[in-house]
Amino acid sequence: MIKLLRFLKPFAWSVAAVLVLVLLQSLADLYLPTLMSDIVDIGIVNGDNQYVLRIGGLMLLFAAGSALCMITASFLSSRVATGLGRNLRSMVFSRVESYSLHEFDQLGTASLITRTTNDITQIQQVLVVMMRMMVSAPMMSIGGIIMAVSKDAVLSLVFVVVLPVLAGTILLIFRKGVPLFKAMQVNLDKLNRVVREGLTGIRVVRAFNRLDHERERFLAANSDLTGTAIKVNKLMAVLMPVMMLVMNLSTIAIVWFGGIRVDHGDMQVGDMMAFLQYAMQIMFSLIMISFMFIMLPRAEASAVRINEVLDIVPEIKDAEKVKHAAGQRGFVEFKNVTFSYPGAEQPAISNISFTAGPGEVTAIIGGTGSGKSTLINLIPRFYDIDRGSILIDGVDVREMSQAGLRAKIGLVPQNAVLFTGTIADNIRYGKEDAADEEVRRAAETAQATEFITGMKDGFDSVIAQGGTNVSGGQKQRLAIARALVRRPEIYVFDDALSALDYKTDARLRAALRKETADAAVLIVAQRVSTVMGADRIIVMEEGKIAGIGSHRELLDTCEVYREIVFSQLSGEEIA
Ligand SMILES: Nc1ncnc2c1ncn2[C@@H]1O[C@H](COP(=O)(O)OP(=O)(O)OP(=O)(O)O)[C@@H](O)[C@H]1O
Repeated sequence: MIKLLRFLKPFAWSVAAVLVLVLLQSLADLYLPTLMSDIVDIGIVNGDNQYVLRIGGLMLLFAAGSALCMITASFLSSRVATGLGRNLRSMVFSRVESYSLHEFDQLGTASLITRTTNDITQIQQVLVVMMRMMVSAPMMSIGGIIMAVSKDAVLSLVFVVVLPVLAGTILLIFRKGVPLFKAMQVNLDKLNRVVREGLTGIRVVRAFNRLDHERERFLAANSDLTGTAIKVNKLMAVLMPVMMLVMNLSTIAIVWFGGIRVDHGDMQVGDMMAFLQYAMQIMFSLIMISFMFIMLPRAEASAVRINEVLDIVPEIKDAEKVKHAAGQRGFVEFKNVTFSYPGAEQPAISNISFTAGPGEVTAIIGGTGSGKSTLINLIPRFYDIDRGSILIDGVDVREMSQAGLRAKIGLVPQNAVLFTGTIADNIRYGKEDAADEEVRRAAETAQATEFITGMKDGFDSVIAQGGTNVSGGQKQRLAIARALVRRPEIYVFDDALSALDYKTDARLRAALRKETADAAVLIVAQRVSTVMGADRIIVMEEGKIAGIGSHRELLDTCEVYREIVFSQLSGEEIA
């Protein structure tokens, strides 16, 4: 939590103002009982109405001042906390954006969402209370004790019994509460994960009649969270009555012993009344401290989770001195590249070497899990390789800026992801300032115009969240148009034509040839018909290159390729 407070720097003046205002409010509140005791002991006892009115007026003035300080402090503290929440959210968001895919997997999407929303709200809430209590609670309790002792030192002995009881209760609750609050955040993460999976996978859940299973998973996660929340609330339920009991018993003790002292003439009635008020102020501030202790562990648990996100230093960073490719365009070279996923025993790909140039189509084919997507994902530097080097236009990708590198690439991922917005918005995602004509041309090449114009609002038709209102093949074509519109140097299609029928696939590849005359095209595919016409085909097997060459060459030299071809094509098609 302390670590997060460094982000309060931009609000230093407001925080200082809150602390000063709370200090003034506490001083005014501490002075009020003394004024009241003066009214009783001097004004009422001597029948001096003038004095009662004068001091009464003074009391009103102090009370009004105290209220004004409180309102302003509340306003400022809320503004600071909300501002800090806003800043933290954007810091967490931009840090997560800079994560490599490995770091993303490390924390998980559900947890990252809870951390960005719920955890930061916890911090926000506790900050509002903390800013006001930090000064007022110690001030009121210590100041209250001093004032009470100054009224009657002997009667203050009551505190020797009361305060340790209160402090003990608070400590006990603190020790029991901390683990529970931590558990609650973890339970919340789990619940979010289950809800997210259940909702995003709703089609699969229904198709496999797994609604009951999902419901059970949800109920289990929900009751875990409820169970912990009930335990926490039980603890809180004990706290309040115990505090009230101690307070009421103290009031009885003060009135009892104070009455005896007044009877013996050792104390004045007004002083006893003031003493009683000070005792209340002390105990109330202790209750406030205990509330702070209750909120702190919860905020602490949240702070740890937020710091975890902020402390992860992305593995993939730009080099201090970035290099720019001079003169070349559309060259990709893999030199003895070996890469293993973090924690994996075997490399996902090893010793991969090939070169692709502008105007050439390089196809990558191979069995599932043979490393095709892994190879492709290394080009935009989603992961850093273990050995070897990947050169784009003659420069190692690790020496380029990530933004510069990715600006050269038009990626169409395996699962086409669309964003909420219109079709035109989604295509423009590839190039923000693309003119209408460019958008239309990209859609034309991607063979998407027909279905787009068939829609009610054409290019302005709205894509639902997650692209659920378009078919798989339409989604893929929009993802292709998005890559085409930026006219990159390197096109990377990761199994991106799989949802298209043979005819559309062929038409699209023919249209692509014209558009990509000065760019390198890398296509991962499962279908031989998609790769046959490529200038170069790379055959992958268990992370290694089993063969490389044209369709004809590979038919003669590569057994793995022959197997794939014979499993898919008839004799005539092969020739
Ligand atoms: N994020 C990841 N973390 C750990 N291992 C991974 C990860 N992604 C893939 N792998 C592993 O790396 C190997 C290669 O996977 P890859 O996705 O590159 O295969 P692929 O040839 O593209 O398969 P497919 O055709 O089924 O998409 C597989 O053994 C897979 O289990």
